[in-house]
Amino acid sequence: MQIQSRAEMIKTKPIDCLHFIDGKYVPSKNEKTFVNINPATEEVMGTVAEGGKEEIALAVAAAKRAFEGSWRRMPAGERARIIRRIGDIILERKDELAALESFDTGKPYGLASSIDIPRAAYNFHFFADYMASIGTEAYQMDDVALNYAIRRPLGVVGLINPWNLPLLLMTWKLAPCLAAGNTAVLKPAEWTPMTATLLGEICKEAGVPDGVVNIVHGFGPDSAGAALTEHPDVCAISFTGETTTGKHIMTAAAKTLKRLSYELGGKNPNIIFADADLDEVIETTIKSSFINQGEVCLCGSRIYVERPLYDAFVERFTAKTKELIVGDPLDPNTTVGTLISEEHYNRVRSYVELAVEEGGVIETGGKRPEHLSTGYYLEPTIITGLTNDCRVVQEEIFGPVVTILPFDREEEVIKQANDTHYGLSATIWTNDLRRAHRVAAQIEAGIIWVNTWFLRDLRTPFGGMKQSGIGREGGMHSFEFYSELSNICIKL
Ligand SMILES: NC(=O)c1ccc[n+]([C@@H]2O[C@H](COP(=O)([O-])OP(=O)(O)OC[C@H]3O[C@@H](n4cnc5c(N)ncnc54)[C@H](O)[C@@H]3O)[C@@H](O)[C@H]2O)c1
Ligand SMILES: N/C(=C\C=C\C=O)C(=O)O
Repeated sequence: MQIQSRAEMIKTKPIDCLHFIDGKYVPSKNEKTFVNINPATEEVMGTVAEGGKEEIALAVAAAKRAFEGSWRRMPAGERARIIRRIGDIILERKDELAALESFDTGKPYGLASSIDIPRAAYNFHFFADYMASIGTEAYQMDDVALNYAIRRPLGVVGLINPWNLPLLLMTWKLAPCLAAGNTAVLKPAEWTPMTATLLGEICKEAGVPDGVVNIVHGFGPDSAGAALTEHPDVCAISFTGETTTGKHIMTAAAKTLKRLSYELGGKNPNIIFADADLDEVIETTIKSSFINQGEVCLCGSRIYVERPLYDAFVERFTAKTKELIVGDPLDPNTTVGTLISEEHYNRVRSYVELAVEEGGVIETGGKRPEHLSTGYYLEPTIITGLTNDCRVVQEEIFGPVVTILPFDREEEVIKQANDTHYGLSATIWTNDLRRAHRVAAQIEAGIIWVNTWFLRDLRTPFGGMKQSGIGREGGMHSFEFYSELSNICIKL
C-alpha cells in the first residue's frame, strides 16, 4: 500500500480514538476527550476518549465476565491459534499501523515499518508457539507421595504502557498475558493512542472473544491509569514507564496487594575498550545512541572509551552523527524524527543547557535544525568534558543526547558504569574473550550485550535491577508472572 500523505490519511481514516470495551468501541460516559497532536506538524490529528474510574470499572467487569466465561476454559491449542492470528493480521495491516505509529510518535515511518510493527506481530507468534512447550515440575517422595505443580491463569490483568515503542511494548505484555489464559485491560500512553485503538479491532477479527481484551485511554494520576491500579478485581499490573511513576503505582497497588512487573527507566553504559573494532563500534553505537530519537530505555547514553581509542572515537563518531538526517518522519531518507511532545522537547533541551553549565563541551547537535521550524525536532547531540557525577551523566534524558568519558583501567570503568541508581542494560565492546565475560559479570544490569546491541531472543529474561525494574518478562519468565502455580501432593 502506498503511504498516503499525512493529510489524506487523516482525512480518510477514523483518527478519533475511542475506548474498546467488551468488544465494542465506546466514548467515555461523560463524553470527555483530549486532543492528539502530531509531533511533526504540531497539528491536531483527532480526539481521544478520556477514560476514568467509570470506564475502567466497565472494562474490568467485561474482562472478569470473559475470564469466567469461555477464555480460561478454552483449550490451549485454540487459544494459541487465535493469538497467532493476531500476529498475522498485524502483519497484514503493517503499512497502516506503521504510518499511524509514525504519526503518533514522530519516529521515522521506516523504523516503525521495519522494527516496531514486525516485532509487535512476532510477540504474538512467539508466545503462541512458546506456550505449547511450557511445563511445570513434579517430585517423588520415595514411595510415600507424589508432588506435581499445575499452572493456572491469574484473572484480570492491567497492562500500562509507555509512548516510545507503543505497539511493540503493549504487545510484549498482551501476548503472554493472553497465552497464560488471562484477560486484560490495557491503558495506552496518552501520547500514542492510535495503534492501540486499532489493536482492539485486530483482536476481534482474530477471534478473541468480547471482553478478553479491553483498551481504555486516558492519563495516569486521577485518570484511567490510577483507576486501573486501584481496582480490586485487577489482580496484577505489568507496567512500563518512568521509575517515579512506578513508585506511585506501587503505593496504589499495595492497597489490594496486586502482583507487579516493572520495566522502568535506564541510563545505560556503553563501554568501549581500545581493542574493539572501531568500524563496528561506530556503526552500532550510532543506533544505540540515536535510534528512535534516543527514546529507547535501552539506549547506551553513557559512553565510556578506553583512553588510547578516545580521540579517534570522538572524531569518527561525531562525524558519523553529523551525517544523520533529521526530518519529516514520512520521508524515507529521515533517520531521526521528532521527539514525542513539546513538553519532552523542552525537557531534553534543558539537559543540553545543563551540560554546558556543568562544564560540558557540545561536540555536535543540541539545537533545533534551522530548516525545521515546526515540529519537535532536536539534532543528535554529543557531549564531552563531563565527570561521572554530573547530572547529565546520572539522570535519564530519554532523547538523542549522549555523553562520552575516557577511562584508563577496567576496574575504574566498571565502578563508573555501576555508579548509577539504574541497572537496566549495558553494552561492552572488546575482542578479549576473557575480559568480555569478566566485565559483563560485574556490571549491575539486567541485560548486557557484548559486541552488539538490542539483539533480542524473546526466550531470555528481560528487565532491570535497582531502580530499573522489578521482575523479568520473556519466555518462561512471562509465564511465571502471568500465572499461578499450585503444588498438589498425592499420598501413595
Ligand atoms: N524498561 C523498559 O523496558 C522500558 C521501555 C520503555 C520505556 N521505559 C521508560 O518509560 C519512560 C518513558 O515512558 P513514559 O513517559 O510513557 O513513562 P510514564 O511513566 O510517564 O508513563 C507510562 C504510562 O504510565 C501511565 N501513568 C502515569 N502515571 C500513572 C499513575 N500514577 N498510575 C497509573 N498509570 C500512570 C501513563 O499514562 C503511561 O501510560 C522512560 O523512563 C523509559 O526509560 C522503560
Ligand atoms: N521490552 C523490550 C524493549 C524495550 C525497549 C525500551 O524502550 C523488548 O525488546 O522486549
